[in-house]
Amino acid sequence: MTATTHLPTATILGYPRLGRRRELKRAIESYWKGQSDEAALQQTARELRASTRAHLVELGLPAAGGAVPESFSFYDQVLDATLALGAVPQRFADIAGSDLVTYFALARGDRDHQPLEMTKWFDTNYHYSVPEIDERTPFAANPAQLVAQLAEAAEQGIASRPVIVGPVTYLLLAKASDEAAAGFQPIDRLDEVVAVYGELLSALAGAGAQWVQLDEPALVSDSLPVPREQTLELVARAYTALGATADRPRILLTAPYGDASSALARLGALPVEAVQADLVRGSLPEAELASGELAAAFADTQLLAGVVDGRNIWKTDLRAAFGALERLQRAGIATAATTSNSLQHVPHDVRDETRLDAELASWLAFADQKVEQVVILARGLAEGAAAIESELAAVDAILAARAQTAGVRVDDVRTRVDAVAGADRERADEEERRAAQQALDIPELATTTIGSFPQTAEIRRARAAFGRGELGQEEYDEFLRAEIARVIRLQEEIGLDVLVHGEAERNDMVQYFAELLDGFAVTEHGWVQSYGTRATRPSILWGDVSRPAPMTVAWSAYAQSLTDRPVKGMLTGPVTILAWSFVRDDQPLADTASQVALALRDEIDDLVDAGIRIVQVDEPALRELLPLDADRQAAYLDWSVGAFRLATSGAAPGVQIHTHLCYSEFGEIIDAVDGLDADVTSIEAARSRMDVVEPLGAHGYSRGIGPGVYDIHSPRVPSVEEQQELIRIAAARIPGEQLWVNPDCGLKTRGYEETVASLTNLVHAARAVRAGA
Ligand code: MET
Ligand SMILES: [Zn+2]
Repeated sequence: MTATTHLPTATILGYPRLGRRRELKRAIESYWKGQSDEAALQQTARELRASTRAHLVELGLPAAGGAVPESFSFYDQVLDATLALGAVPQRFADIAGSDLVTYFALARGDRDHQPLEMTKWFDTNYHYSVPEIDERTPFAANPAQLVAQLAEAAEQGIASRPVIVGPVTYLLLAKASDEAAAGFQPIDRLDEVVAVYGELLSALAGAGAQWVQLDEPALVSDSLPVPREQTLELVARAYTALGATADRPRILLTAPYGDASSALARLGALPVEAVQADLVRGSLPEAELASGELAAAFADTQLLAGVVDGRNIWKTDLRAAFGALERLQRAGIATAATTSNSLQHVPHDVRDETRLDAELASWLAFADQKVEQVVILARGLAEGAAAIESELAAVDAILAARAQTAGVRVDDVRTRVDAVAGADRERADEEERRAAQQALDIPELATTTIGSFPQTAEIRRARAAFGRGELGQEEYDEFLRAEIARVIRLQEEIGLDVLVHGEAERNDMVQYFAELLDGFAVTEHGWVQSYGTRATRPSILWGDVSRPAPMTVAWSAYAQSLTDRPVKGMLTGPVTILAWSFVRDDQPLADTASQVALALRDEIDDLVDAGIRIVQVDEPALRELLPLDADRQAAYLDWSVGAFRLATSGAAPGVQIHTHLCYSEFGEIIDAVDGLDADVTSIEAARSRMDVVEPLGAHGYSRGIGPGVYDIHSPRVPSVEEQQELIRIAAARIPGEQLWVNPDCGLKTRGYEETVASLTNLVHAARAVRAGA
């Protein structure tokens, strides 16, 4: 191995995987349904990989030298690593069939097996399959898929670079299996796992790989089972061992998704040939750069600068990005231009968007445009700044024009945000609110749902027909009113106490609002993988946000007109709207959040004027945006909680404000949950058997709380006894007058049959506990 052979100066860490038109999604789902066989699916996958590689080369990545990453996945990159390590949990040992059959069984479960758990990948909206490890988990290198892809690439004349989640990150993201002894931690098995990585590397070298990429985002996170300094020690240990592998490709060690600056000099000194640093979320270690310490550490190692943002869809300020590259070059460090992280979190190509405003489109860079930006920077590295001056100037001009465009800064919106005072984020005190809300006449252990009812095929058909113009506005509205009336009647029959209108009018809980607020745009093809074959189409928040007209009032008021029981008005909170959109990068998130909050505040006013007495503001993404970096967490919690309070604090004491949290562990941010100051908080809990109740009880939480007693993630109908048991667990820690009874989350993905049965049981369970059972 010669340390002087560098990676080409342009590369990316990964590329979207479902295909430009989600071809892979369709092929996999048809295979799942038994409409095609494995051979057909493998063929589609091969074609997609081949066209992706060819496309990346067309966009300017060199075909030689390992610049093109092999970032394909049938479902998830962590699951890929599980298969490559042969780390299939014992409970799946009885599965017969090909690797792919096992792979999908782990991902999705089958009749006899619960799938691996899924959880969010760092601070993104992507979910990975959590490895289950114990003392007996077998490890054995299974390089077949990696080697096959390398060979496919070689046949195309492309020397590609296999990508694998690194050993430390893999184990730190794993959980101990149910069979593990108390106290066992997956990371205890690091040395054995590293040995298997060594075998994978040897196999790749044997198959002709020049480079391999090992991703270690664990390096930037303070939210893992071990403190960050210890993660760095583990990485040092693992890569010292891997570096000594006799026959191996050159190693690119990446630290995406955050700030690895304090670890960088240490990483440079490891026996790897290249290290990538995320310079969008992170920075260069200034002192070490100035002192020459960084250059010394990187004397034999290339430092890839992740200057093009892989988390967002804005064109990168190329001049600033090139500045960072030049500084490294001047310091005598071999560098290359790359992305902050894999481009799997952005859509394919702005050129596919035919309906976007042309000016807005000119500001954007999806994956393909990001590759082009990387290629420009690489040319600057090779040929000098003058060679790319016209490209830098073009981006300067676009950014300058963007800043001046009408709608980017709206005076009225800014004046209003500037005038926000502390008092605007304060409701009346709890006592006063509790007294005023007596009028709502809500029983102890009140039953309710989270908002959405099943989105039936009929609803989706009507929405699509309306979208195509085949169904007129009048008819569509009539359809939705009938749907609302049906859902209200159903809830009364089931005996729920606090009702919802069912959200049939919403395509998505964020996009619905994005389409009605000024400052947002929506895309046609901007799909981003959320997990497996599932993708979402985040909206683009590009300008100052305001609300031209009420957004939900007509539906909620209609629902309330049909019943004497309270109907909850239903809004998506400011943090979640930001988290699930692509948000402008030209001002702090906190400022954008205030704008969204004020729009929601007006909506709440209008709902209350229309006779709504309870408003729920959902914040399922509150935990998701929590920075990986502990130093940044307090500031985040401050502005995110502040935005929620700004949205809700205009409500009079008699208006009951609810919020809803799900998808994450909230136990560790109970102070922030408390800080939201909602009168009632529903929170996902059934799947974890009420884990959150313990920290809530310990915290001395004083307002209403509804830990979910019905897991809506599966079609299984929980019995009365089962839900009763969960209510009792909660009641042991939380006083009955504070306790609400509700499912874990909305019911939109469920069918009606199971929904009615489950909610009927839920109501019976609540009544039984009320009656002292
Ligand atoms: C992901 S949280 C979902 C909340 C929304 N109100 C619903 O019921 O679907
Ligand atoms: Zn939810």
